[in-house]
Amino acid sequence: MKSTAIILAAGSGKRFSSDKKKQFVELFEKPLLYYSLKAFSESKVDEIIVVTSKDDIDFVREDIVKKYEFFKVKDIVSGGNERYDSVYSGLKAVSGDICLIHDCARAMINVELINRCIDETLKYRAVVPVVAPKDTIRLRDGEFGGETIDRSTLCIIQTPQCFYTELIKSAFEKMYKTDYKSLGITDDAMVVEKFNDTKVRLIEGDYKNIKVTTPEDIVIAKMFLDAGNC
Ligand SMILES: Nc1ccn([C@@H]2O[C@H](COP(=O)(O)OP(=O)(O)OP(=O)(O)O)[C@@H](O)[C@H]2O)c(=O)n1
Ligand SMILES: C[C@](O)(CO)[C@H](O)COP(=O)(O)O
Repeated sequence: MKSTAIILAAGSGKRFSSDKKKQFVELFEKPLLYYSLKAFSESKVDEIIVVTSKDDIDFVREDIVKKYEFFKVKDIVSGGNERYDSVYSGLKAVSGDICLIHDCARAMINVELINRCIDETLKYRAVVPVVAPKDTIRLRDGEFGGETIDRSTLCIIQTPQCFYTELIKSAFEKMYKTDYKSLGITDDAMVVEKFNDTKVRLIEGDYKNIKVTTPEDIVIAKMFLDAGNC
């Protein structure tokens, strides 16, 4: 079974609000995107597709992929306005039987989790890594707190999200034939559930696999990367 990873790096990083795009911000003199490419290159994934903004394709090719010799990268394609548009753009370039979709913002991804995602996808066809929330969580109603939710019923969703390619491709094709913009799609599991009526298997994720989203996350990312156990 051939596997293809789509690494998403076409976001605008609004919540990160830095001069440099979040995916290219440097940690230990290497861009954030480098770390996901390194982990996937060292995993059993067969090939990698990078999705980035049209204007950044040359930079990614010359200054990251060629410079660091990420030979598994088969294509660099341009993304879209929303995360799901970027995923769809990447899916068109996928040739593997299994497809892993990963946010490059999750730079602390490790090889063990990537390989386990592939193994579990062979069994369950659709897999996402999750961790349990550590805080008390409430619904809110404007400025007032509503009900506190039983956190044992909740989980925090990570990437890579992994699927049989035919499953995720056909789900996205169906989605684009609907009024998808009103659906509030924030991840790929939602797409296969809604448009292929598939149950997604939840597997154990990794608390270190955080999504660098706001500026303070970069401090945490540096600590994990420095500790060298990602
Ligand atoms: N149109 C988009 C939006 C997001 N992403 C990617 O999807 C991942 C998860 O998105 P997030 O962390 O929310 O990044 P941004 O969309 O860049 O951040 P923000 O929402 O704060 O603008 C990131 O690796 C980002 O580069 C993408 O490829 N294309
Ligand atoms: C896909 C995701 O990483 C799951 O937690 C997340 O939803 C992506 O971030 P966004 O802020 O929703 O774009």
